[in-house]
Amino acid sequence: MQLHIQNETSQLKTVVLGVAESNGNIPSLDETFDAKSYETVQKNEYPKEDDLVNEIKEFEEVLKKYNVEVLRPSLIENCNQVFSRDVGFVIDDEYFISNIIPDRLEEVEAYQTIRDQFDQSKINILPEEVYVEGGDVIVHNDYIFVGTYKQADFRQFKTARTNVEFVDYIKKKFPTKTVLDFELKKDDQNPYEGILHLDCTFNPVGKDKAIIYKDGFLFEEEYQQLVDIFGKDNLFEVTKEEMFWMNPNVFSISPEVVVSEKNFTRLNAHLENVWGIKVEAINYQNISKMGGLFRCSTMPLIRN
Ligand SMILES: NC(=[NH2+])NCCC[C@H](N)C(=O)O
Repeated sequence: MQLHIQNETSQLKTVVLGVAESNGNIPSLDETFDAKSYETVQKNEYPKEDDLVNEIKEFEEVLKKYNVEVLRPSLIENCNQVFSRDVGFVIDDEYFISNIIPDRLEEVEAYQTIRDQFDQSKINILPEEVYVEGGDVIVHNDYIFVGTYKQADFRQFKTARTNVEFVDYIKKKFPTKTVLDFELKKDDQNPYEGILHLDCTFNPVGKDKAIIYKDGFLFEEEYQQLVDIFGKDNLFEVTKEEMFWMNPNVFSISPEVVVSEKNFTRLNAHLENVWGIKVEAINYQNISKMGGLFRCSTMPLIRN
């Protein structure tokens, strides 16, 4: 298989979609590792496996309607495998196996049969001091955007997943691309205050547009860089409440088609009526209770 990803929106050909079967027991508060799941467990609202399975099935049906080839990781018993995005990622024709949070390490082996289909010389294993998850890596043609956290208390946050060592690593790997890194606010318990991954606060759509939550960025100057690149009119700014429901985390099948949540009324109306992008709106609210949404549950391998 010839991998090919140069941005977030070009016509999708092949994607890995997460699985919700055998999702494991409801975690205890201590066992959660993102703020959204923490809140879900605390409120006793952890989603039922059947609901998760049905939501992912709805997503799969939309992908198939657009003739996308959908691959699945192999099933590990009692393991949450919904969020494919973070386990590995493609930039151009190279695949990177993430150095993911230890709590999710088990998930990596479930992609072996998929990795076996790649040109093995294109698989990159990262040095052990480099931490990264795919949710923090957004490819935008000549740019690579990276979500990170560089403060001294990095190790105190389970929601700090991508370190400055990755930023340096990826700059060396792609010397002709412009790598921009963005520090994100971290909070392991309050989903209104902390941002798990860059794709929870920013996500390109169409050819030159993006959805963004300004207050997710630790430094306003870094948010401003994105405003300068995209232009104010090409950004849809979401509110804190919309960020909480994960509005930025939609998924593009092409520059013309976005998969979004039925309840994202303001966003969906803007995408369709102002930007002329077709919205495939489905139910995905149960998935959001575990800290991710559409983008997080996919790992695109080939876009035209
Ligand atoms: N790309 C993403 N935002 N992924 C969301 C992953 C959520 C998962 N509960 C975790 O903490 O790892």
